[in-house]
Amino acid sequence: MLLYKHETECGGGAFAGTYVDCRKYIHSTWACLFTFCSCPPQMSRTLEEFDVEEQPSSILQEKFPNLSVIHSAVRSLDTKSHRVQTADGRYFGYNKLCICSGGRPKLLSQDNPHVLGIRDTDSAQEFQKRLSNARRIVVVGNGGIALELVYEVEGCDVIWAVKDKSIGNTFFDAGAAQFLIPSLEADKPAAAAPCKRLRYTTEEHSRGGSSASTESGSALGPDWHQGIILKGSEQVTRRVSVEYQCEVENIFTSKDHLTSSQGTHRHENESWPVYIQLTNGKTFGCDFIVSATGVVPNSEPFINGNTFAVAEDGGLCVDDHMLTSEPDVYAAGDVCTACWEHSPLWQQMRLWTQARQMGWYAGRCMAAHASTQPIELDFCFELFSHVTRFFNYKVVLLGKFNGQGLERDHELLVRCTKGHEYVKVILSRGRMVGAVLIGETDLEETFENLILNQMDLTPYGEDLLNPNIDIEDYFD
Ligand SMILES: Cc1cc2nc3c(=O)[nH]c(=O)nc-3n(C[C@H](O)[C@H](O)[C@H](O)COP(=O)(O)OP(=O)(O)OC[C@H]3O[C@@H](n4cnc5c(N)ncnc54)[C@H](O)[C@@H]3O)c2cc1C
Ligand SMILES: NC(=O)C1=CN([C@@H]2O[C@H](COP(=O)(O)OP(=O)(O)OC[C@H]3O[C@@H](n4cnc5c(N)ncnc54)[C@H](OP(=O)(O)O)[C@@H]3O)[C@@H](O)[C@H]2O)C=CC1
Repeated sequence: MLLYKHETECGGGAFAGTYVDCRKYIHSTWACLFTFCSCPPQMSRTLEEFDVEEQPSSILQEKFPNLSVIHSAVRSLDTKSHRVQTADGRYFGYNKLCICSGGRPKLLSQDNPHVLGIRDTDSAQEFQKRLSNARRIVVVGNGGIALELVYEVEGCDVIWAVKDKSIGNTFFDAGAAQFLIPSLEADKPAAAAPCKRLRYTTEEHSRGGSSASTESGSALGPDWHQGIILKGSEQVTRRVSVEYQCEVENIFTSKDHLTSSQGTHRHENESWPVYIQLTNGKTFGCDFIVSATGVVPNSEPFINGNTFAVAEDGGLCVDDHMLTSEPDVYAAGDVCTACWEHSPLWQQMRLWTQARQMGWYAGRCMAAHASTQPIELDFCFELFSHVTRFFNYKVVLLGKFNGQGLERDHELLVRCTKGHEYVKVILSRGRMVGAVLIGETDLEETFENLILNQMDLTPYGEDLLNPNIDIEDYFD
């Protein structure tokens, strides 16, 4: 049985797959409890290209006669009696339960109407609406959403406030950031690069009051901005200025709070709906602020009244069988925190990739436990892999791509051709433990193998990234 908040074409998230149209999609492995896609051959062991097809939930139920879809949010869970209560007052008993309620934006301010987060279709539409009348916005945060927004938004000034010395700290080091920065200053290519990944479409939700409009839907995913016009009110192309190494000191809604010395921007004498004061001493007026500052797991309705082990980040702790600390309750995707001892080459990131892998593996674990079969941790948790696109470049991240958690003795090899590709390899004791591949490098499969087989690469030295050596042939 699938308990799902919104009345939409298909279910949501890690558990049920997501809203998708028919497109080629490059991602790490695809599988979920209810697979409604055809799966062509894998690009490599952990990277896969596949088609996903949107289907109404009725078709899903026809295909899986044992499945009932309930369109109502879960309000509470009683793990002792093995029952959930939904928003429409009904109770459902379970033998085994998997919580896949995702996350919500961790906003700078919960109640300031000038601070927006982007998570689902509704919030993206609200952003688009506000943007269409905006002359200047401030984007706070240095991760996935900020990277996508600052590149895509046109027709208004964008001030991008980042905590770090370089852009995109959740995905890149300073070298990769340096490679990408010129793309922010250049015009966008006239035709966007062909979209090889999925895009989300949803039907209007909420029939019959089972879900209030304030509740969030499934998280948007790759290419969510394709097909949405992200244009402000001005006749300008992209105009981004980055404020490095600063956080938000204060947000004002009235210009009266400003002292004359704080106004540093060219529109300082203008009146703006909201002002943001940064810790670097600068204050900017703007139409609204985008808080692209991460996610908080949606665990509350499930925690109340139970004794779940909850991780520091608010996620439900799961073991290597996706089991929470409550009997028969599993969790997968953004709502959970992987509390097992990780492979040295894997880390959790709240990504669609991992939500899907966890959903699929949780389903297998539930089935195995129900039939008392043993089950081993899935291979996909051996190696972190993520394929995405930033600033119109294909980006592949493998293993400890940013040297996460490594001793100081690790080495970096970098090959960079301006405007073309950026390749970084992380070696620890001569073994490859991570890589960042930006551009059409064609190296992902070879590097993935080298990371997985932990071959000693010391004899090859810097030739590993020698552009005159066909590395693929070399290690064949
Ligand atoms: C703008 C944006 C762009 C992104 N781009 C990428 C990308 O390019 N690549 C990538 O890998 N990841 C991307 N992500 C992250 C990715 O979308 C999430 O990690 C992933 O969707 C998480 O899946 P999930 O199933 O755990 O949660 P969700 O997709 O959030 O699904 C959770 C579902 O549970 C429902 N729910 C919540 N509470 C309840 C309740 N009490 N009762 C019933 N139902 C409930 C929600 O309505 C929702 O449908 C992006 C995220 C955002 C916001
Ligand atoms: N293409 C892709 O793969 C994409 C993936 N996503 C995913 O969607 C989810 C939401 O994206 P997003 O919101 O960008 O989250 P991310 O976790 O990617 O990034 C959040 C950023 O905000 C910073 N931050 C956190 N708190 C503050 C604060 N108070 N002030 C200033 N900066 C702060 C974080 O810094 P620090 O790390 O130092 O805390 C980090 O740089 C993430 O799970 C992300 O991975 C989103 C878009 C695209």
